[in-house]
Amino acid sequence: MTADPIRWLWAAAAVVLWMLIVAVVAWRREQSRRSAREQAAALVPAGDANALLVAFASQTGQAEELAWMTASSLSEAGVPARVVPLGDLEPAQLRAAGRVLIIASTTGEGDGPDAVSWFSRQYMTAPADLAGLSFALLALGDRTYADFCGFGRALDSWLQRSGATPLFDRVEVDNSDPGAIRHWQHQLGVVTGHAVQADWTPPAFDRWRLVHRKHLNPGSPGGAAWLLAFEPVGHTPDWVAGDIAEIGLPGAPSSGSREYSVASLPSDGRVEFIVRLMTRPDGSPGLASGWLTRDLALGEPVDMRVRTNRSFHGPPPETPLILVGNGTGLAGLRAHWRARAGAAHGGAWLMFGERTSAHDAFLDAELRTALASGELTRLDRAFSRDPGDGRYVQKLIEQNADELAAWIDRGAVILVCGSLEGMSAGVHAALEAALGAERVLELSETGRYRRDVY
Ligand SMILES: Cc1cc2nc3c(=O)[nH]c(=O)nc-3n(C[C@H](O)[C@H](O)[C@H](O)COP(=O)(O)O)c2cc1C
Repeated sequence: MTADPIRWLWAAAAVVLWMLIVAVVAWRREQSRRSAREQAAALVPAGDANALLVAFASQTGQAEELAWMTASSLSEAGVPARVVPLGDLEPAQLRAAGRVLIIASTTGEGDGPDAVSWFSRQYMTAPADLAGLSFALLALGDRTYADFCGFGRALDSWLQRSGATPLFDRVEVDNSDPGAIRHWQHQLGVVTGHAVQADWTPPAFDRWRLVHRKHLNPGSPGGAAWLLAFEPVGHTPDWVAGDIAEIGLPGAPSSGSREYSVASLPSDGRVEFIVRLMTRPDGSPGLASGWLTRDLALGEPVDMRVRTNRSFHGPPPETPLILVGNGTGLAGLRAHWRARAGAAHGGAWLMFGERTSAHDAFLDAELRTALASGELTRLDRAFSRDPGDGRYVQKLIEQNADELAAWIDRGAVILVCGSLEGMSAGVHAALEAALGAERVLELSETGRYRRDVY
């Protein structure tokens, strides 16, 4: 035999092997999709119109897979859900559902998947009537494309222009980023009131140890809030203001993790965040907050990682920055003003709300120092339970509407951090009153109004 037939044989074998690998990968993917589908189908009575609607728009199957995973973990958490292709729905059906979770990918050059092309052309060219609909949106994309999450963003804008209200800010997933997907699970847990525990993408944790814990509000009428600091053990992590710490709960890996906004910078050499001790209806402490604020001893190791949270990163220092928050939300804002220390910057205005000035002026000395040094250029605080004050943080926006509009005209970016219930809707309404709903929508679309609310 000459060398040529042997080479041909090798080549043919390689092609067969490659085809086998492709077939196995496709088969395994279909299997996992099918098992998620079967799992959900087993949990959701077919056609249950009261079940929470999960709609997807998918080109190559990832959005669909995540829709089934979303539905099955909601069902496991006691919230029945049904999965429907977005392209099979009409606006009237969306409105009738009252609440919808949408998982949508982008394909082509910022386009929607083929299965929604009719939906886009038929309905999305003008606002529909979606008043009363609340929605959550998980947008899949890839930052290597020029129009990142183009379809998800267009869908978000159309839903809001049609009068629908977001349950929380759009979660954007860059190239299947597990951190962003876990953030989606976390937010679902917040809005449904049921922890969405199923571990779709377990994080790879690093080792840290608790080095400091300070009670921020002794005597407060509200729950005790603590500032915690952790030092890395044997690694040098990097992050930027706006990023999130995920901390593994003690016990088996299945016990889950919690997310906290990082309040410090890598130059501090430690991750700091603020935790409020939660109390369950029977008076016992919350699982994670009880452990972090009471049981975890100084020096003890924990599993933690810092993950990027692009949707809450800040603008360059020359851009004026308006920071708005309440309670433990101060943590998510703190790294942003501290990142401006020692630099000439475009201004940083903090508006913060809590209960009483006597007990809840979180980090009071530090805020005064930041103001004196120019890290912060303006500080306004509202204390809702102080006699003679009684304001929530959104009142500060209302009372300073003209100045706020002037900052926005100078190109300011607004970052809001704190509670989803109450604060975030109140701040949103106050911004709309001060700037106009269209302007607020435009700020949100152009990344100049960002929220990290929980
Ligand atoms: C041909 C093609 C074009 C894409 N175009 C974009 C794009 O313009 N913007 C973007 O953010 N992602 C783009 N993506 C990335 C997809 O949105 C991403 O891979 C997503 O996870 C796919 O989800 P799906 O399987 O549900 O369609 C593109 C992917 C492919 C294969």
